Amino acid sequence: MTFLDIRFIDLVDIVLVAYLMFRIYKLIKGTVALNIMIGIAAFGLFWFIINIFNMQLSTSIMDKVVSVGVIAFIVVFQQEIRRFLLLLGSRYNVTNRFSMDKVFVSESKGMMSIYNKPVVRACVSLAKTKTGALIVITKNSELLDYVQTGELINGVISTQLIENIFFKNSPLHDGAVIITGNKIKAAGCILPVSQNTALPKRVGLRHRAAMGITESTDAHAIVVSEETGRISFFSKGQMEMGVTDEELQEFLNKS
Ligand SMILES: Nc1ncnc2c1ncn2[C@@H]1O[C@H](COP(=O)(O)OP(=O)(O)OP(=O)(O)O)[C@@H](O)[C@H]1O
Repeated sequence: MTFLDIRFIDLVDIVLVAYLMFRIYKLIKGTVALNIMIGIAAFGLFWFIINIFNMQLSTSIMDKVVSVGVIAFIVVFQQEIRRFLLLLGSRYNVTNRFSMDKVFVSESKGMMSIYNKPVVRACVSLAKTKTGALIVITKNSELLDYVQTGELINGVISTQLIENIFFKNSPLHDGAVIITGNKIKAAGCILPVSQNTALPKRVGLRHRAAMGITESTDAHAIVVSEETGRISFFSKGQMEMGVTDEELQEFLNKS
């Protein structure tokens, strides 16, 4: 094969690698993993240079380090690899794609749109009284791992039920409510907390937990701040802070 003999499959290969690198960059952007990645790139560059100049002592040391590099890589990026696989799994969840729910229930993905209004109404009411709330709306993955961390409810969505759960004296007000289809599956659930360093320092654990679940799964999340009464919407690891009820309704309709 000559130098410029590029086959169609090579182009596909290049596009695939570029896409994979872009997804990895999006996944680690704003986290310490990005800095570690830059460190590894610097290390690789150093290794390349000492190889070019055939510096034998340095090369032999670096070769030994690189030989255990894959294990070190897995250890260092354990969380990111887990997140990546989890995201991949929940995006392409075969069980859900062929779920019998699709046959019997008209809309099995995410929250049923007729339930957007009761959720919005609950958020607005909680915001007025500055009652903190964290609501997760599942999409393809039902997040059973996280449902299990809370108290099972399995109740049909209603404004009153959501308000009661987050009422300050309620035993379930701490943690997150998880919604799937037309049901509030569980309350008091513990979510993964985002390590995103790009988030403002004043952002607390409730917002970080909402960010964390939308970074690692395809779910959406809503936070009502206890401090400010502001409503925020989270999707794909992005935060829309201080949304109005109309905007929230729109986000939910689109999702
Ligand atoms: N990992 C988690 N999973 C689910 N809920 C969590 C988690 N961590 C904290 N929370 C919830 O967030 C509450 C603490 O919120 P905190 O004040 O730290 O966050 P905040 O983002 O500043 O929100 P607020 O603006 O409402 O004060 C806890 O009482 C708990 O209900």
